[in-house]
Amino acid sequence: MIIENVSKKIEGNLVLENITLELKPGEITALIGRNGVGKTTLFSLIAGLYLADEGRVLMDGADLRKNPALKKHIFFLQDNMNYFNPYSVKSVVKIYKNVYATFDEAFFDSLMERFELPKNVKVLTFSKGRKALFFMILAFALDVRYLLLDEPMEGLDVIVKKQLLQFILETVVERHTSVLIASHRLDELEMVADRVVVLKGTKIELDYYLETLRDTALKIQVAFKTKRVPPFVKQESQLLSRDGRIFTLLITSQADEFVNKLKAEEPILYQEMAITIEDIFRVRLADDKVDYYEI
Ligand SMILES: Nc1ncnc2c1ncn2[C@@H]1O[C@H](COP(=O)(O)OP(=O)(O)OP(=O)(O)O)[C@@H](O)[C@H]1O
Repeated sequence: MIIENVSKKIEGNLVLENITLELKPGEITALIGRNGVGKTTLFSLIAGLYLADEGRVLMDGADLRKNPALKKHIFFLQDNMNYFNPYSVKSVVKIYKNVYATFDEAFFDSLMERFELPKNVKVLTFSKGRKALFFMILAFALDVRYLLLDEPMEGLDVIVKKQLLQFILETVVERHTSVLIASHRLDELEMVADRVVVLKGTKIELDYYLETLRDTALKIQVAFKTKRVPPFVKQESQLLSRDGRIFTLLITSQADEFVNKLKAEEPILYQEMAITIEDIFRVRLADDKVDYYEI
C-alpha cells in the first residue's frame, strides 16, 4: 500500500501535510508522535473514514477512493470500540464475518481459547484489558492484509501483553500481514516493530528501519578527563542525558569517524549501549533539550 502525498485539514487546521508512506507485507511499522500530532487522523485516512484533501491511498496501484471494495483488505482497530458493548461476542463475530470474507473463525476460536476469553458473554462484561485483548484477537482473525492498530494494548497486564506481542510477531510472519501500530509505549513497540515512522508537526520527521538504525547509529556513554567537552562532540552528536560528568550521546551518522576522534581524547569512560526508540523520540521530539552545561 502506498500513501501518496496525503494532506488533511480538520476544521480549517492543517493536521497532515504531504504524507508519503509505503506499507509492506509482513512488516510491523510503529507510528509515533506527540499527543494530537495526527496519528489517528492518518489511520482514518488510510481506512477511508476521512477523505484526504490532497493525495491518494493506493493498494496494488489502485486508488482506494475509486475502488472502495479494496477496503475489505484493511481493518482499523480504533482506540475506542465501545459501540460494541451491548453486543455478545457471538454477535460481533457474526457482524465481522458478514463484512470480512477472510475472517478465519477456527483461528479466532483457537485464540479465544489460548488467551482464555469466554465466548458466551456480552462485550461489556469484559474488563478494559480483556476487551482490548478480544478486539486484537478479532483483528488478527479477520486475516486482512493491512491492520491499523491505534493504541491497541491499553489496559493489558504485563503477562498478557508479552504473550500478545509474541503472538503478533508470529502471526505477521505466518500470514504476511502489514501492521501499522500507534502507541505511546515505546518499549512495547521496540519489541515488535521493524520500522518506525515519526510524525512531527504536520509531517513525517523520520522513517527508518530499526535494523538499519542499529547498524548505522551509536549510543555511547562517555566521560572526559577534564570538565571540557570537546567541541566536535557538541556538533556531531546529540546529547540524550547527562549524569554529572557522564554524557550519554547518540550519533546517527559517520559513527566510526566520531568514535575515532572520541577515543583520541582518551576518555575515562567509554561504553557503547543499545539504542531504543525512546532515544530517538527524545532527541527528535522532546521540547526539553538536555544541556551540555560544563561543570
Ligand atoms: N473531529 C475533530 N474535530 C476537531 N479537531 C479534530 C478532530 N479530530 C482530530 N482533531 C484534531 O486533529 C489533530 C490530530 O488529532 P489526532 O487524534 O489524529 O492525533 P493523535 O496523534 O492520534 O493524538 P493522541 O496521541 O493524543 O491520540 C488534533 O489537533 C486534534 O485536536
